[in-house]
Amino acid sequence: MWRELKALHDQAQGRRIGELFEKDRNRADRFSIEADGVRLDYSKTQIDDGIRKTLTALCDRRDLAARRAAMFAGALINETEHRAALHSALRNLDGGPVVVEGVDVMPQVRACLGRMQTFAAAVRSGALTGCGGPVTDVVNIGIGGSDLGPAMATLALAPYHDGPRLHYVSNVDGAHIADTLKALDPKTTWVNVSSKTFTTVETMTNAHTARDWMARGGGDPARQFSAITNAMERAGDFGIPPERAFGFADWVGGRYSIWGPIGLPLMIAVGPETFIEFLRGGQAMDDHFRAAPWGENLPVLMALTGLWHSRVCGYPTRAVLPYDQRLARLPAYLQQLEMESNGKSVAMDGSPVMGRTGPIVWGEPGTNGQHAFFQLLHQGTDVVPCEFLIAARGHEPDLAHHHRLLIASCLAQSKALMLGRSPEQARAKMAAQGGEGAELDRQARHRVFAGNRPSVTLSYPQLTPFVLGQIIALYEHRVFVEGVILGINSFDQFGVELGKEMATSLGPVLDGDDSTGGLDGSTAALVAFVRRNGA
Ligand SMILES: O=P(O)(O)OC[C@H]1O[C@H](O)[C@H](O)[C@@H](O)[C@@H]1O
Repeated sequence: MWRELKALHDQAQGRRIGELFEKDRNRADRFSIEADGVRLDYSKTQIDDGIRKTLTALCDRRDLAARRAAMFAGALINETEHRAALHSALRNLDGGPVVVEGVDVMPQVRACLGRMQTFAAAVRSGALTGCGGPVTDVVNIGIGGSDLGPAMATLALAPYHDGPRLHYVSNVDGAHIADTLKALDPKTTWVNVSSKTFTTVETMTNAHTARDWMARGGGDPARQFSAITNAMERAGDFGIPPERAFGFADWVGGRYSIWGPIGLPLMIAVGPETFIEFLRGGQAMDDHFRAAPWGENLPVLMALTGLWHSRVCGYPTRAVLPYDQRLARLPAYLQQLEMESNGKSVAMDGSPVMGRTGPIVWGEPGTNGQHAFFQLLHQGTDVVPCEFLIAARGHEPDLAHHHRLLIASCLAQSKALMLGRSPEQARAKMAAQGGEGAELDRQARHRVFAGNRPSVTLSYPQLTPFVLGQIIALYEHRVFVEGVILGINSFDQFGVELGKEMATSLGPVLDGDDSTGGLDGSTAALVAFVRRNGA
C-alpha cells in the first residue's frame, strides 16, 4: 500500500494544490471534518479522493478498529512493557467499567479524582495552610510527562486561573529552581513533587533543593510538600506521607498522564469544576474517535495526513503553529507526545521499520514565528507541512481588533504557502514599483514564492477547558493511529535510557575520578575543559 501511495504521489507531482480548488468548488467542505465544534481543514494539501481512499484503507489493513478497541478495553497493548495504555480511563467520567487483568479500574480512578478535588479545594480555600498562612504559590517539580502537560495546560487556561500562583521547575540546571524560588516565601509556598518513578535525577535533585530552601526559610517541608507518583514508598522515604501523596497506575504513560493526578497543579490553578470540564473535552474526543468512520474521524484524518506528508512525500519535519499565544507550550508538549511515542526504528515484532516513522515536530506561536522562521517555510529548500491552530474568538472582548489581526495573519499564511507568487506576478509587482530592465529581473527572482506548500488548519470556537481537552485527546489518538499504521509500539521509550546511564557514570569523572580511560577522545577533551575552567 505504501507503494500504491508513492505512485499516487508521483502522479500528483507538479500538480498545484490551488488548481484542486478550481476543479472542485466543494473541495474545502469535502476535505474538512468537524466534531463537537473542532474543525480540521486538510484541503490545502495534495490529498484527493484517490489518495484519501488509499490512506483510509491503511486503517483496515492495519486492523485499526481492533487495536483501538483493545486500547480502550485495557488490553496490554504496550507489549514491550506488558502494560495497558489506559489514559482514556482517567476521563471516562460517564462510562462503564474498564477492566485491566480482571479488575475494574474505574472505582480507583474515581476515588483518586475525589481525593484530588478535596485537596485542590483545600489549597484554594486556605483550609490547607503553610507555616505563614494560606498558600500563595505552588511550585511543581517534575520533568517530561510530569511537567510538560500541566505546564502547557496551566498557560492555556490562564483566563480560568483563580487559585494560587503556579510555577513549574523541571531542569536540573540550578538556574531554574534558583530563579523560581528567589521571589517566593518559603512559609506560604507549597511544593508538589511529580514523578511517576520518584527516581528521576532532575526531579529528585530539585526536590531536595526545595526542601532545604523551605526548611532554611522557616517553612515546614513536613507540612508543605505533596507528591504525585506510583512509587508511594519512595515518596514516604522522602518525607511525604500517604495522605498527601497521589498515586497512579503503570497503565498511564508519563506523556499521557495530564488527565489524572499529574494534572493536580492545573486543578489547583483553575479549580476542580474547570478541570472536570477539561476531562469532559477529552472524553468527547474519545467518543468521537471510537464512533466516527475513518473518513470523518479527526484523529484518524490528522494521522493519515501526517503519514502522507512524512512517509509518502518524505518531508522530514512538521511545524505546529498555534495562532494562540496561550498554546505557546503546545509544540514542546507535542514534541514529547509525538517524538517519544513514535520516534522508533523497530517494529512491534522486533523487525526493523522500513521508511520514516515519526517526523520531527517543532513550532512556535503565530504571529511571532512569521517574523523569524517563516522565511524558510515560504522560500527555503525543504518543504515543511504546517499545522495551524486558531480560535474563532479570544477571551478578551475589548481587544477583538487584536484577534481579527491574529486570524487574518493565520489565514493569510496558509493561503500564501499554497498559492505562492509566480515569476510573472513578482515581475509585475516590481514593475508597478518602477523597476525595469535587468535589475527588475534580478530583484524579481528574490520575490518569487514557489507556493504549493501544504498545511492543515485546526480551528475551534474558543480555547475553553473543554476545547483544550478535545485538542489534547485528539493529538494523543493521532499518535496512536500513526503508531498502529507504522506497526510500532507508541507507549514505550527505551531511547531515553542510554544517555541517562552514561550520565551516571560520568558524574564521578567530573568530580575528579581520573579513570577517564574508557572515554572517547571528544568526551575526554570536554571533561578536561570543564576541569580546567570549572570551579
Ligand atoms: O515521572 P518520572 O518518572 O519522573 O519521569 C519523567 C520523564 O522521564 C523519562 O525520562 C521519560 O522520558 C519520560 O517519559 C518521563 O515522563
